[in-house]
Amino acid sequence: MASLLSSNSPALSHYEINPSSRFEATTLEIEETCSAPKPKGTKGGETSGSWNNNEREEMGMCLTWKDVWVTASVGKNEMSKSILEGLTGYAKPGQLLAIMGPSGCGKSALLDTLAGRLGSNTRQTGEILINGRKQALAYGTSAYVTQDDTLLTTLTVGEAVHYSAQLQLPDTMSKEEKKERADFTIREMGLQDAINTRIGGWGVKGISGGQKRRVSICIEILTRPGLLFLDEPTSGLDSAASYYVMKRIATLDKKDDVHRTVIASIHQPSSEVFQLFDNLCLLSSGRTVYFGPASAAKEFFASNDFPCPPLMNPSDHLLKTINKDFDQDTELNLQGTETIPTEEAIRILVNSYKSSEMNQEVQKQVAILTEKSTSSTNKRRHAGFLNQCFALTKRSCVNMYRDLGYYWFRLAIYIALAISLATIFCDLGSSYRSIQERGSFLMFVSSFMTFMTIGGFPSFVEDMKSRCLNEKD
Ligand SMILES: Nc1ncnc2c1ncn2[C@@H]1O[C@H](COP(=O)(O)OP(=O)(O)OP(=O)(O)O)[C@@H](O)[C@H]1O
Repeated sequence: MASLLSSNSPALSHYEINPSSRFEATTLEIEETCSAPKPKGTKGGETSGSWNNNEREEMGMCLTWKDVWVTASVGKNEMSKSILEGLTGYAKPGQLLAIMGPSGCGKSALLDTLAGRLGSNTRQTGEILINGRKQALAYGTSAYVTQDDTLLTTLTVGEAVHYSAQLQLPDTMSKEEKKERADFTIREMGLQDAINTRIGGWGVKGISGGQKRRVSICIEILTRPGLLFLDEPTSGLDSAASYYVMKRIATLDKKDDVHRTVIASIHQPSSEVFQLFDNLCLLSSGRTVYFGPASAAKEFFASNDFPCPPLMNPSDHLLKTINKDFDQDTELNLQGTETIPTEEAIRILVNSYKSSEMNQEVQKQVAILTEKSTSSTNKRRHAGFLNQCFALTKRSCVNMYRDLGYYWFRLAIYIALAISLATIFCDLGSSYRSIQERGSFLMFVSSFMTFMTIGGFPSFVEDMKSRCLNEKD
């Protein structure tokens, strides 16, 4: 993987920005941000809520991608399906890049590509650089919040985050510091009122879907990764919660004097959430419709005769303009009178972006940033083997103890079985025949106990699922 970094706003003559001055400013900014950013001020006491020196050094990850194509083999004949088509862009430290587009346009695929998590049936070409280098994302330097929440349903919010802190944070941090970091992160995500509520799942009502989303985010930001990928972080959240969660994500780094790069795919941001985005990557069928400052997207559409109606949420307008899934029902208003099919609107916008100065500026930025390679990202330490074993065993015991089916139901079965066997095999005597009966008894008990261990399988699968997701990160 590689990274790239650029200014937040490519020059655009039709946005009345002076290309040369903007470009100069950007070049200077690159030098500042591509190297490890210096904290503006040092905070006393490296507590759980703030950053330690190692973490600060690793902050400032610039991610760049150039001409990225992704295809997948599908069906029995392994037909090649194009998912991403020649995407170029960048994400820079201290900024939030939003990836938007209609459902199925390739938002998750782009995130997976950038995070190096593409499936085995896919083929990727193009260049992805981190801080100007082709390098793998080291442990702890990046985090990925997936669309699905993989959480242990029996744990409370506090326990889930605390166990995760014990597993992920290095042994150099004391238990208290880890706990403090976990509590701080829980408060950051506004979950303090739900800290003692069970997560819940099938059959057991626990926290809401939106709260689960926030717990997943909490767990991923515990290590303070320099690069944060979020796939639909606001799904299931109401508009106010979406705003607060996104605001906290967008301002996490600003609060702590560190520069975190955040890339989030998002479906339907409110106008307030939209204003939090620094840059916007708008996709349609795997092609770039727009890449640039979020604040200039509306003007880009207006300059192509797709003006946003007054009082309409800009993100709604952008998505409505390029959503062709319901093309037979929807037609776009062109200059108030004519209508054109959405496919044609997308073609106009894609071509307009390709030939725009904005696109040229993005290409230039990528070229400049690619040249400026800085130190490779260092792997962070997680908890040691023994501490991990201890935390996992404790967590597993809590999980089993609280799982009615896993622990208590099986205990009841064992007691009932013991009583039945005791009545059947009592007074065996000491004859030759009793030896055989004792053998049958032992065989029955051992095979029954072995068979019953299958009850632990669902819990094992749950653990494995979350482990696999973390390892992909
Ligand atoms: N590994 C894969 N194999 C085959 N097809 C894939 C693979 N990954 C993605 N696709 C296809 O690529 C397209 C884009 O998928 P992706 O999940 O990126 O969409 P999305 O924009 O994130 O959608 P949504 O917003 O609904 O989550 C879809 O048609 C999907 O079926």
